[in-house]
Amino acid sequence: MINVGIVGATGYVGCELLRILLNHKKVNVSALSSVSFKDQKIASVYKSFNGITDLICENSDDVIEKSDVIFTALPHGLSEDIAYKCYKAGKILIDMGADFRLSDEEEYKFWYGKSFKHPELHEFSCYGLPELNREKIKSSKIIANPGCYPTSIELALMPLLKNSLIETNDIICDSKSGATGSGRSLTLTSHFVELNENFAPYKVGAHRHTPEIEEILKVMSKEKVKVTFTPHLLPINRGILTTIYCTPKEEINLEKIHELYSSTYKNETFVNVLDLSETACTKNVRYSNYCNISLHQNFRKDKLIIVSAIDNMVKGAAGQAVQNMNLILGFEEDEGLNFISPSF
Ligand SMILES: NC(=O)C1=CN([C@@H]2O[C@H](COP(=O)(O)OP(=O)(O)OC[C@H]3O[C@@H](n4cnc5c(N)ncnc54)[C@H](OP(=O)(O)O)[C@@H]3O)[C@@H](O)[C@H]2O)C=CC1
Ligand SMILES: CC(=O)N[C@@H](CCC(=O)OP(=O)(O)O)C(=O)O
Repeated sequence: MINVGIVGATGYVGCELLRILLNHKKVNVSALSSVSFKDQKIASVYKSFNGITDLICENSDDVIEKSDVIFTALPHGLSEDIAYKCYKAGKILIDMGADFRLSDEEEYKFWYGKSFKHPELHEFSCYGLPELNREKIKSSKIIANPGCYPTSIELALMPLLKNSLIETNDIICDSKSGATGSGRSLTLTSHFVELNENFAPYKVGAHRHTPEIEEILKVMSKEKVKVTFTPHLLPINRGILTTIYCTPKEEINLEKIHELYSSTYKNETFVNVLDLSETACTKNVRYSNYCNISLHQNFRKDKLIIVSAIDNMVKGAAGQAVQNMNLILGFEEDEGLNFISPSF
């Protein structure tokens, strides 16, 4: 049995990872860590684990020592030192934050205000989007799990960009997220009275997921890609819905585009290309690792409109991380991830 541990188990992503990993048949959750809740049972932090696990929050070094695979679910900038210790000990590190997502240190400094602490580790870390990097992930020891918004955008655009079918200088990505996306810490914007019955964009024109999205879209298209990305906060717990507007290089035949998406994703367990009569929505992917994609065009037939939906906590975070772990360990890719979204 492979031992796995979570550093930062008391946050929303850590908690969701624990929920998934406790149901995984081929791994044993060996240790969890927290600073604020050290020495306390995780079941006293999240009561849903009562009667299911007696695991106690330890420190991060305990997690590294007791685990073969370590997940870091920490604020940005705290995972590199842990990655270094894991690397030295020959262990696998899957980081849920942004520490290893950008390859360009100048971009990282600009958006995250920090330099790389261990630049040598960045040389061989791998961006963990299985549908793009499956083979590289299998042989990697440091995984940068993608951001939630980037996952919804990258999967929605991959078939078009890989086949050079759209203009790449002005792609508009309009995303909406549930409130778990901002983590467990209390903030004014996640306060019930501020969030409930409200809907608003934030960080308009300058969200730090923009460089991650542009870097990965460039890998897909092999040319510079410019996106205008605007996130919005929805008064729901889970889910991301992204609507993308792009300009085809040639006249569109939506049926042909649908065939392209269907063939690109035909062997992908976790990407569903919906029929042309359907529209993706958050409800049908909640609690699941699926990304649903629907394809549309405007009435003038000069714009393509792609809609994608994921659960930010699952395909946008913990589920994708477990998918990456499964690939590295040679398990079935969907092991422990066969959740069907509740219909109501
Ligand atoms: N929420 C989401 O939808 C997604 C989040 N992510 C990323 O995953 C990571 C975790 O996010 P999320 O769970 O939402 O965040 P939370 O704020 O809910 O949790 C943060 C975790 O980090 C720990 N922590 C905070 N400060 C420190 C510190 N100085 N030293 C050690 N541990 C610390 C907290 O533990 P404690 O206070 O108990 O010590 C807690 O376990 C972030 O990088 C986030 O950007 C990625 C994709 C989606
Ligand atoms: C609703 C909300 O606040 N969402 C978060 C994104 C959460 C996330 O994915 O964090 P990463 O940066 O690790 O990817 C935000 O906009 O910063």
